[in-house]
Amino acid sequence: ALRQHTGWKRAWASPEPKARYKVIVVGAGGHGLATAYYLGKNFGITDVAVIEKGWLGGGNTGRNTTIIRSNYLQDPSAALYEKARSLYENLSQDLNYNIMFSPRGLIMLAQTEHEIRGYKRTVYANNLQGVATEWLDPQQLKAKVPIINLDGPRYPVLGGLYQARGGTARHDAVAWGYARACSDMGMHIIQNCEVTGVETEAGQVRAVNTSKGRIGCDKLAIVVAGHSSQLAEMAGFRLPIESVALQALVSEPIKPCMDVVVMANTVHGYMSQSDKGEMVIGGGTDGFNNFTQRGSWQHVEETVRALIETFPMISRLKMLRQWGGIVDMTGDRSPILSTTPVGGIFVNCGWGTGGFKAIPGSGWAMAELVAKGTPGPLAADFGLNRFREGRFIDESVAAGVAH
Ligand SMILES: Cc1cc2nc3c(=O)[nH]c(=O)nc-3n(C[C@H](O)[C@H](O)[C@H](O)COP(=O)(O)OP(=O)(O)OC[C@H]3O[C@@H](n4cnc5c(N)ncnc54)[C@H](O)[C@@H]3O)c2cc1C
Ligand SMILES: CSCC(=O)[O-]
Repeated sequence: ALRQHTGWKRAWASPEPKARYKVIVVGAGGHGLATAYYLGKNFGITDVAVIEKGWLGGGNTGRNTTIIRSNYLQDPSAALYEKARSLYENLSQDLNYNIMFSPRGLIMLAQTEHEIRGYKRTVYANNLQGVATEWLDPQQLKAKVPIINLDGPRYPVLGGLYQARGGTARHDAVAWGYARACSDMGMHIIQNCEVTGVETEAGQVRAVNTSKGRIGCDKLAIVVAGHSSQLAEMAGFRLPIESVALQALVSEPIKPCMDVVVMANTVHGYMSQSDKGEMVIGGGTDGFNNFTQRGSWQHVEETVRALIETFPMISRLKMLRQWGGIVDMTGDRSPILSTTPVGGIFVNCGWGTGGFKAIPGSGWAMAELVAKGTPGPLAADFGLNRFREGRFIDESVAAGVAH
């Protein structure tokens, strides 16, 4: 009655699966949903199912600290992350869904002489790549972050790498916006449907087996982040990925005190303030492989201890909650957008601790790879074969805190 009276409709349909689709995307996180969206928008491919074992956005996409930036070092990275950041600028209009993109500015603190050299190098590289970043001296930095303590006894603030158009977005809304747009194109988003096996024949994908039965497909995109190794194993190949927990926490909400994002990579902590007033704090990954999605007490201590010298005000805050997500780490801290040893199977993973910022660019590039069967310029350098050929795209510095 409400729907008839108000014209109100569900944000996205929740159909039972058909017998087969042209393309199946496994994983309804941001990357999977964006891949489906740009398959429809850029290539007119809408006979697509996005299969999700839990609820859409319930993985890392709904668990991250929402930092968006493109201040990476290598040319292929800068191209991909800046494509993503530029798509974020108008994504609310594109999806007709307010994803609350907030280009509030992002600073990576230099707290050692090495970081001064490293970040200035990044600024020079970014300026050659068309990515707008700049170096701030301590006084310029203090003007943007009044609560910061520049004179910490162990790690004084010596300056910072600043990206004015870096910032944050509402992570749930990114997933919801893409999901609604996919559903409006007639795609099927099938939640609570776990992929339990992959059928191949003569080296070509044929179907996936799921908790809702067998579903046939011509092409299969594996986009499951921390679970990528398991899906690959179902299809008969391996990935150079390690899955570890990355944790974060938020404080009790307080009055506005910080309107930029600050990352302190030497001490392994980063912080921003959410629109609700919480201080959103993240740190390094667990030092061992695991698939937990919970927070652990020692990380709260390690991360807050790391930040407290630079932000003394957090010593008086209470923690509201903490959580974790399972991130998929590659050896060079760069993603994998690639064909695989099985015909018709493609993989998009390895975003590790920094894939939220890449979602629109990743979906754009992955849709081109799946539609054409070969990578376009954005994905060309991120194939699986780079590990065999030793063509690493080392972003261990740009990846941020201990990751
Ligand atoms: C605590 C934390 C903080 C972070 N902070 C940032 C940040 O500030 N900025 C940034 O850029 N990045 C950040 N990241 C990283 C970012 O969240 C991820 O890289 C990104 O969200 C990955 O998106 P995805 O769509 O690939 O994966 P996910 O969102 O995890 O989606 C994968 C989906 O696949 C589903 N799936 C898995 N196995 C199966 C199966 N067998 N069958 C069906 N479905 C399956 C899962 O349920 C999941 O929903 C952070 C991550 C964490 C955990
Ligand atoms: C989790 S670190 C956030 C980032 O990569 O900007």
